[in-house]
Amino acid sequence: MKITMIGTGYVGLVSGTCLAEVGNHVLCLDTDAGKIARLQQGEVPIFEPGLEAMVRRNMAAGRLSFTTDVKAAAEFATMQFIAVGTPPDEDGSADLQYVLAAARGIAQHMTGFRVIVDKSTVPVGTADKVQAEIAATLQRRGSAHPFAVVSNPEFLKEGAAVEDFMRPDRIIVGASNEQAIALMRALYAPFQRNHERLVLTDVRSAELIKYAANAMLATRISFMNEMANLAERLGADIELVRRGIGSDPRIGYDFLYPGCGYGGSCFPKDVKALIRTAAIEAGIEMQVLKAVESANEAQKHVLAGKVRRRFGEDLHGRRFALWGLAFKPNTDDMREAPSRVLVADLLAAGAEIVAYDPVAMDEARRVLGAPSGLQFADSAMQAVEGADALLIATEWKEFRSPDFDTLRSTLRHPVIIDGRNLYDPALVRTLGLEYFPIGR
Ligand SMILES: NC(=O)c1ccc[n+]([C@@H]2O[C@H](COP(=O)([O-])OP(=O)(O)OC[C@H]3O[C@@H](n4cnc5c(N)ncnc54)[C@H](O)[C@@H]3O)[C@@H](O)[C@H]2O)c1
Ligand SMILES: O=c1ccn([C@@H]2O[C@H](COP(=O)(O)OP(=O)(O)O[C@H]3O[C@H](CO)[C@@H](O)[C@H](O)[C@H]3O)[C@@H](O)[C@H]2O)c(=O)[nH]1
Repeated sequence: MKITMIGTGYVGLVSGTCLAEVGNHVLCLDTDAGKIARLQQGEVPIFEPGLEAMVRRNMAAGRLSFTTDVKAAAEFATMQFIAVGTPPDEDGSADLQYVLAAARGIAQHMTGFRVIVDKSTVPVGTADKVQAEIAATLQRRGSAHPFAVVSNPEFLKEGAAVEDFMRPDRIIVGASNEQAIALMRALYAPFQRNHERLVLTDVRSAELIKYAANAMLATRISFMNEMANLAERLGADIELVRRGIGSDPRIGYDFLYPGCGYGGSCFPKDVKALIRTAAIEAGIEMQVLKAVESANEAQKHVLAGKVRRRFGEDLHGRRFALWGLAFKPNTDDMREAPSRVLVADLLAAGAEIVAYDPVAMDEARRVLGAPSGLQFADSAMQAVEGADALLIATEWKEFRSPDFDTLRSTLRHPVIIDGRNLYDPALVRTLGLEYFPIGR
């Protein structure tokens, strides 16, 4: 099949490339000319395991190409996917300007029947807005091409995006038009050979499924973070509590890891947007989600609190090594990363920070700028040299088994403050280090 993918960010580029991988011909459109120029050279602007090789392979096979030409993209295919950003508006609701601009672009140039598939995360009712935008644009053009709008939210995780897209748990398709449903079934057939994974719903339910999934996952994390803070005060060990409750299949082990707060481009913005949609569209106060959000805001300050308890309120003259800047491992994404709050807290208290991240340092320099007091190291051990203590904000694999003897002898104080619970407290303490994890 032929597919146009509008937006070449994490979702658009991964989805477009994976759809090309199974034999489709995919044209990716983006308004960012610099990004498209790099992609046309086979250069992938984001760090995502396995993606660059797949992009190059499919470009070489002639199945994947990139353009900034809206007309060419609208003419290219019946299936028009929208995968542009839906960042928070000033009031926290999802900003739909990019989605509606993409819809307008399709409508201005479409030459026949089109299925407009929304892959961006959008509030309930957005498909109706897309429908209205296209109808109005067609009317201005004086043309009457038929079209259908489908909701097909995406559930991939950054750092595992290719794997998630190629092996989805479920494929949500919200649609009512029979021709569109048949095309969606055909398109996703290669991703569900042994199991039926396509869940067909009405459009509004599909739109809400995406927010409900992210809100549920964010709730689990805030719940565990709160439980961890309690365990710490009561002398219990949250890791044992986690295993103890995870063994109940109704709870399960996944996504129960306490830490220094959830970040990324999705949970913070989607929880906020759902709270806003509920209030504005339905007059409902989402009390649980409001608590999830405020618990997470507080959790992002937990590491700085531990630093202050150990080293005092005034951190002038102190230097801290920080391992991990990205909001999670295997990505260079710094959006809403807990490390940003930690860096701001420590710099405000007068400390110096020497940070190291295996892949996110360029992105960190871009988003953090060069505030005085923040430096970057070339390696994890270099960051530790001359530091008063080691702080950990991201659970990269390379941080999991450090040489604790070297750490103890290099740090000015043998202190590790760990926001991701990477180590066995008994072992680390036996080796002569003070260890402050989350909830144990
Ligand atoms: N990042 C994730 O892990 C993830 C996962 C599932 C769903 N989502 C959702 O998918 C959507 C996209 O997220 P993302 O992380 O890929 O965003 P992103 O910011 O990485 O990429 C969006 C891209 O769209 C482009 N764009 C904006 N307006 C355009 C237009 N009119 N025409 C063509 N291109 C345009 C931008 O230049 C950018 O390259 C969001 O709604 C997000 O919530 C994201
Ligand atoms: O047990 C856990 C699991 C995750 N996190 C944190 O939660 C955040 C989000 O992690 P993750 O969900 O792995 O990454 P995302 O790429 O943001 O993916 C989420 O957001 C995407 C965008 O909507 C969805 O598609 C995915 O299904 C959903 O998992 C990160 O800061 C993690 O450190 C925890 O603190 N504890």
